[in-house]
Amino acid sequence: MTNFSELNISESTLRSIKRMGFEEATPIQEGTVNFAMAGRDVLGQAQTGTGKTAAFGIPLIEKIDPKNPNIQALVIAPTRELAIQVSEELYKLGYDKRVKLLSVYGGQEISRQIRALKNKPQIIVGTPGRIQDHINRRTMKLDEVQTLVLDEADEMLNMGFIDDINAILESVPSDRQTLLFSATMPPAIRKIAETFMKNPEIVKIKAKELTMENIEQFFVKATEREKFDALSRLLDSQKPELAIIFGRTKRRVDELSQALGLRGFLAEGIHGDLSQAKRLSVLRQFKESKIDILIATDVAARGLDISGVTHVYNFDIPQDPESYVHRIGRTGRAGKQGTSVTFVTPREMGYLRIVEETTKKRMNPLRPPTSEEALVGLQEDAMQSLVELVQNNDLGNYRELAAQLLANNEALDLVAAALKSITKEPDATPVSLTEERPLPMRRERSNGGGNRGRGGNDRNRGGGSRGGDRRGGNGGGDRRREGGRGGERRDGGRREGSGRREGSSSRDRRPRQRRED
Ligand SMILES: Nc1ncnc2c1ncn2[C@@H]1O[C@H](COP(=O)(O)OP(=O)(O)OP(=O)(O)O)[C@@H](O)[C@H]1O
Ligand SMILES: [Mg+2]
Repeated sequence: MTNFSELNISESTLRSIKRMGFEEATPIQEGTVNFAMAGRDVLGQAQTGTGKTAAFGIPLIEKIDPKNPNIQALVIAPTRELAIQVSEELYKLGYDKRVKLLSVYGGQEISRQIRALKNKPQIIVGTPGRIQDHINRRTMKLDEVQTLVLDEADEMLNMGFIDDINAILESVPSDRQTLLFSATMPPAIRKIAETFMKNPEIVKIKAKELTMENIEQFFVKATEREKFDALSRLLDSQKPELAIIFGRTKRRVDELSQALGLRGFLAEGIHGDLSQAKRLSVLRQFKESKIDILIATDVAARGLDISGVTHVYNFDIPQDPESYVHRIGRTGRAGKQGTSVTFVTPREMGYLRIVEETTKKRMNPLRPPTSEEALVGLQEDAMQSLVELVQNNDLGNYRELAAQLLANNEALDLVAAALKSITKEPDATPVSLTEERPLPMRRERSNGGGNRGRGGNDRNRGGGSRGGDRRGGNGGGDRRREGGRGGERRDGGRREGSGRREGSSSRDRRPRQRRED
């Protein structure tokens, strides 16, 4: 690791970086900042959560001429949430230099953005549809843009933004610099590089595996019908601090969040059909730990950096390996530990193998606890918390109350009753989910993915982290919402014509038409 001061960065940006608490540059930052500051086009690949935003953000800020009041840099991101997140990071990086920044995205009143544009921002971060809208209205002049960044470029293509991006590119000078960073390099990215970039410097941070080593990866083989109970028992036993659950379609996300609510979990979903206000409020609640499970589609969670996400569950295995990498990369960020669990139906095992071949990492089989085992685990938690309370020796007048109880009852019965009352018994409220069709049968590739003794006697039991991440307080730290959530509906109706990753059903995989304007 290199110190930022060795990277030719100005004093003001160094002060901003220091204020953000960054001590050393991550490898992708070290490898790209100087190229980008020298004006080269850069195509950077590094694992999820390794600081690619600052890798393009630092040179972007450095290149801004504080005396020039025009838009000098444009960052395009696939979703509103990501646009906001990136603009927040750029704001912090440009804080000492007092760089003026504006984010523009759909779902926000355009007149407000037009007024803000009159304040002469120097950097714009936005979603393709809304940027295009401003160009058409002539409210955004891009002819002095020197740097263009495409964040999560392949996702923008998957979402059908190619026309918007082409149109935006026609509005920025052709001699601009283009920066493109990603955790994966599918052919689509190479194509973008060929189309939009000039002789890019390609910086690839070498890693044995495509996914981060600090993410422990498991898979659970279960039929479509078994998946939900398995998930619910795993959540009980693994007790994630913050978890993201990925579903294949918007309907799936809606149904999962309702079903988890019925079982008493604090869970909410985000996807592209919800109103902007709802999406932002769900995300805020998740960041503030007011809800501890976020259910999302691929699109909704691309690039999101939420600290404290300990677990990622792929309730539906993603169709392509790149999605898998981006999904599980929501945990294990900035050096932290993470766990991922991917549910796979027997017919979809071929996809699992293809994911493993791409990531160069095997997932360990995991058997979710049975309901009896889950109960035993929860009882053990209850015992542990009683013992901890005794050890903390802070029982105050409860001792007197205990003496009163002991005068009339058997000690053994009293302790048993105390345990029973604080044990959070597994909730088996019946729920019904619309069955997703499994992905079309895919034959395993013969090399590498073949007979590797999967599912043998190396099974892990019951979710591993029991006892490890025990929450404080009594009752084993029950963070479920009391009484479940009942029939609360989320706003926003479902629309037709959604894109591949956020299709209304698993059959809808047209790679177009999802607009985020
Ligand atoms: N040099 C650094 N030192 C410490 N933390 C850093 C450093 N650079 C970035 N971070 C932090 O690491 C986290 C992940 O960074 P970022 O979101 O840029 O990752 P990414 O590589 O873009 O991931 P993804 O592929 O998922 O988009 C952020 O919270 C960021 O503030
Ligand atoms: Mg990123």
